[in-house]
Amino acid sequence: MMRTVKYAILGAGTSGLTAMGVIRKQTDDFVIINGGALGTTCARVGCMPSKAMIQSANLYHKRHMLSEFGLSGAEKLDIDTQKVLERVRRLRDRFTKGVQSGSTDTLTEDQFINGYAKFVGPNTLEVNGEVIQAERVIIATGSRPVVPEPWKALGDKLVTSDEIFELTELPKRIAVVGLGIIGLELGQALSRLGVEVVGFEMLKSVGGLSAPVAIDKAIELFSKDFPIHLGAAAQLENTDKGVLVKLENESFEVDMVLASLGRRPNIDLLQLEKAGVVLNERGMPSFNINTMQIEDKPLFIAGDVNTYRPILHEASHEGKIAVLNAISYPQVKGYERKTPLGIAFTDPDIGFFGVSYRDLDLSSSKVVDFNLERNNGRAIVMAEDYGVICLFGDKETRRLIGGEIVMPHAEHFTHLLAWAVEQDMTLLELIKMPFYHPVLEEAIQSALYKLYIALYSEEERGMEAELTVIK
Ligand SMILES: Cc1cc2nc3c(=O)[nH]c(=O)nc-3n(C[C@H](O)[C@H](O)[C@H](O)COP(=O)(O)OP(=O)(O)OC[C@H]3O[C@@H](n4cnc5c(N)ncnc54)[C@H](O)[C@@H]3O)c2cc1C
Ligand SMILES: NC(=O)c1ccc[n+]([C@@H]2O[C@H](COP(=O)([O-])OP(=O)(O)OC[C@H]3O[C@@H](n4cnc5c(N)ncnc54)[C@H](O)[C@@H]3O)[C@@H](O)[C@H]2O)c1
Repeated sequence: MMRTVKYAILGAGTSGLTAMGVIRKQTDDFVIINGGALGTTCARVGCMPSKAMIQSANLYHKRHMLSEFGLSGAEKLDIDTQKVLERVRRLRDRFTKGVQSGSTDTLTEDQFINGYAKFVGPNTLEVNGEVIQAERVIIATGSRPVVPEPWKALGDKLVTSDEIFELTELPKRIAVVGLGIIGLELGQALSRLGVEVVGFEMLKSVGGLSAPVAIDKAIELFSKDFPIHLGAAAQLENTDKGVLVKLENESFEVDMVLASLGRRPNIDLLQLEKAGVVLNERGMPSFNINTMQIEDKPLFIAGDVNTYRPILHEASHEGKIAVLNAISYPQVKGYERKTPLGIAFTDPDIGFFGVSYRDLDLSSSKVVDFNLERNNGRAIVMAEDYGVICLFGDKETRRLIGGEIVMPHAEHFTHLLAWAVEQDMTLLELIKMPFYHPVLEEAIQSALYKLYIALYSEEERGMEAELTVIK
């Protein structure tokens, strides 16, 4: 028996649910198909449990600075990591229930199918043996952690972000292999929760940073939490006692490995070629980042599965673009993308906005950096005067175009700066903004001022230029 629907959404994660929320206001003629657990990657095994773990870890870590403030007794503070992990799961359950109760829980049996969908022909899907003919399909199947095949033999001595929040007890020693955002966030949190952590990253950078000054500062600061080995891919060997992590000339014995090597899109099992789609050598279809449309087909691809910007607010934004175009198909509109914005919830935070250093055209841009050490009154008072702000400006337009920041509370400043880029603000406009005293924003002000000096000639600057005359 074949079912026919107008819309099929593959994946009930952030992107798919965003799309479904729009479709169901218009019609009942849709189906959403989700393989695996419900509740979204973000709430279940991603953003939210990781932030809950980080919160406990950082609170406990603060004990090391209390004596600086005249507070004694911190050495008596203890941590019950089992309770920490219970709280992580309690919050996770709360968030996933919240997601489900407003979405998949409210669907009829016809509208929701639990299973992994694949294409068996153009506009034709198969799930759990059922064939569904769908006029328009939104692919929002997310991504999964990369685990090299041989590493799977390590069994429960190897975890990814999918399993780590399920642990009821933390290991004594853990190797974190891959120090992108996940490895850095979780490696630091585990270390602060009392686990002996050793980190490995095959690049000469961490946390996805590309500005040399920011990379150096990040390595300097994060190495205070745990040893970091850069520049070589780690190899693993199963032993009776645990796992041996091997570099060329060194090896490290640990009880467990956190594989944070990146995520691969859940596209390989979809058999997209059967829908008539041409796949490139990486198995990816060609799609338009402003319409989310695959080729000129009634197929739209949104969220982590397209690998373009694998973060939550972009998954949601792409879900909106995809659904509007799925509805209006064959007419589709191109929608503006947001200014890039990324944050790693480490201590200090890492923030990215606008163009990254690796994509910067150095011949048409100016790059400045501002070091936080002893340079911002409020940061000194808070004993948080560490980090660096790297800003990039366009020589011709004198606009702020991007930056990479490593500093406490950068999650907030990165937003402000991303908004300034989104508004096409020039450095002159930016330095005219009000800045309170004493606040950490004054460090941003200092960095902006440096970029202003770099972009404007001496004749163009001066007190009068920095004020606005009433017309
Ligand atoms: C540890 C971690 C921390 C993170 N922290 C942050 C953060 O702090 N901030 C941030 O912005 N982002 C963060 N992210 C990224 C964020 O979680 C993702 O960008 C976002 O969840 C992607 O949403 P999505 O809808 O694309 O995919 P998902 O939410 O993964 O949804 C995809 C769904 O499709 C299902 N599926 C897969 N294949 C099929 C199929 N064939 N048929 C049907 N269904 C299928 C999957 O099982 C899943 O349920 C984090 C990710 C991780 C792993
Ligand atoms: N705060 C946030 O917004 C947040 C937090 C976590 C995850 N995420 C999202 O999840 C995505 C995936 O994160 P991720 O950290 O897993 O991926 P990633 O691609 O950012 O980092 C993986 C790192 O592993 C390294 N690596 C790969 N193989 C290795 C090996 N054998 N030995 C040593 N190093 C190796 C890579 O060089 C890379 O730096 C991110 O791109 C991000 O979009 C976001």
